[in-house]
Amino acid sequence: MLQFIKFKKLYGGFPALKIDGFTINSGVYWIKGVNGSGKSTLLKSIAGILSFDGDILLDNAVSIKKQPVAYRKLVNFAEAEPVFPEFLTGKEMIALFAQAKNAPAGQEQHYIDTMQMQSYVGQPVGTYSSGMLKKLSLVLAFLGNPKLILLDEPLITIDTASLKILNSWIAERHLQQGTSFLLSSHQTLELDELPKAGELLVEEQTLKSIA
Ligand SMILES: Nc1ncnc2c1ncn2[C@@H]1O[C@H](COP(=O)(O)OP(=O)(O)OP(=O)(O)O)[C@@H](O)[C@H]1O
Repeated sequence: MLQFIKFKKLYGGFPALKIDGFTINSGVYWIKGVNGSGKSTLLKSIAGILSFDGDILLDNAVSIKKQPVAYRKLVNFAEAEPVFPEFLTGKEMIALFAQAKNAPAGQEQHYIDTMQMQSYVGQPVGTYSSGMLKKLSLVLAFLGNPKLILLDEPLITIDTASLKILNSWIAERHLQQGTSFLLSSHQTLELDELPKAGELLVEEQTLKSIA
């Protein structure tokens, strides 16, 4: 599903991550690693937010470097600590993302309803608590028909009930549409609730599969 070709990310001269020929098959994965190991660097690079040396291919065909627009339509990302323009409402953010990602009309309603965001989604984002912001970022990550959804620390700031709802979204999208997921988390994920979740480890500046 995702292929790294001579991938290397340096911050200034500091080598943060080096992945020389590694393929992640389609599925749901939990990315593990200690603080500073490179989990966010990995996810932001795959999302196309950070520049890096080498290339990343989706489904052996779509290159982040050679087909950046097509690639970005197929890969959605929710940041660990999302920041949005404070004057826009949640609804306006959703409309922007839905248009950019060619989302089917009304797709967002299921997510707004199940996450119980109806009462505040019309309010400016500047009035949101951190948990409300996090939920909005999760809804945005599910818009369109991405092949891959990247969720950086999806569990921080959301309550237990919301976590169960997120797990159900992941299971639903993976089982119904074959969407793959890469999730990073410091907390233990309830892997039993996720379909066939695998584990990847970021260690010693590279990415490894955990059997
Ligand atoms: N903008 C930056 N400039 C310089 N170095 C950076 C930058 N961002 C990250 N790093 C370095 O890259 C390495 C990986 O950082 P990254 O944030 O990807 O780790 P992480 O595994 O997500 O950490 P955490 O679990 O603490 O969130 C660290 O050594 C960090 O100091």
